[in-house]
Amino acid sequence: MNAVEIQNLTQRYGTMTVLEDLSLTLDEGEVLGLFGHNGAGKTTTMKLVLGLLNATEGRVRVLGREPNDPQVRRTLGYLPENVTFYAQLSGRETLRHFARLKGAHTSQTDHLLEQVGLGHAADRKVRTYSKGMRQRLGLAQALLGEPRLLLLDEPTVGLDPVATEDLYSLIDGLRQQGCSVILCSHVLPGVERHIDRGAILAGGRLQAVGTLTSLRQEAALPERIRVSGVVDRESWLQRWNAAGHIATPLGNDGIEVVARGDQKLDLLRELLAGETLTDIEIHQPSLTDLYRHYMDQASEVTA
Ligand SMILES: Nc1ncnc2c1ncn2[C@@H]1O[C@H](COP(=O)(O)OP(=O)(O)OP(=O)(O)O)[C@@H](O)[C@H]1O
Repeated sequence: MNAVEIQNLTQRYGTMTVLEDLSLTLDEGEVLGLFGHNGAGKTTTMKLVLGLLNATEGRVRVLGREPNDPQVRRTLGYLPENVTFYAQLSGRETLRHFARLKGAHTSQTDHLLEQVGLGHAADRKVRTYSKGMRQRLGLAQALLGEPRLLLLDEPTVGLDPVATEDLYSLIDGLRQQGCSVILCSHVLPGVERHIDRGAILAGGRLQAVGTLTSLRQEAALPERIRVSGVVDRESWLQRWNAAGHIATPLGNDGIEVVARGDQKLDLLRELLAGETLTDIEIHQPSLTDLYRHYMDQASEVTA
């Protein structure tokens, strides 16, 4: 069974179409990164999956049922983009309050506070929490009731680098336990290793969806080869630029050359045959490069 199944979904606010013919599935135990510009429709998609909005057209199924089915709701965890709490309650009181609302065991709360790194501040009032601490509390709230589907809207906002890594490790652990996750984020560097697939939305339309490998294949962006220890650098630069490659000097004795399509191995063979290099690095297109590519493609279509 799919954790989420979205079929031909269109969402309008009045006359404005904010999602158009969106189809997307999420397997059980899969982590999907949902990326897109401001206003692309990410939060709207999450709200439709959560049953907080009714689709104008199309169908959403969550764990085989309607999103607003009470049985489904109990198995969902949601971290909203702007998380707010009662400032006068402590972290522990806040979490117990949400546990009661969700019908989850209040005995879970101390463990969850420890898990998100708030054990030491459990009895402090939320008004004394930093932004990152509130975000962690929001995460603990989303994890109440051991959800089978977790929707995280900008979960790394306000988190320091260590807390961000902790969050990603937590997501890895949840995935291993079979929890499905949709993770919306504008912070692309670092997230790649923790998602199974990425979906890129622009202007309410799905531009691309797939594993990083399949997105790289589809986008066919060039790779960059960086080498050091090149003795005869000038002649390589001249030869390659004359042959139509983009080659530039790097540091004291290095070159960066852009390899398109199947040129990579030929360029490397050529170099290794003619030089005793001290280092080679190959840079594949990052998620940020792919995101930029699909955004450019979307703006060309709408221009
Ligand atoms: N209640 C609403 N009424 C009217 N328009 C809305 C409403 N909620 C969202 N929109 C519009 O729908 C579009 C998509 O909004 P959404 O919040 O889904 O985008 P997003 O991708 O999550 O953006 P961001 O990255 O800025 O959070 C935007 O143009 C937004 O202005």
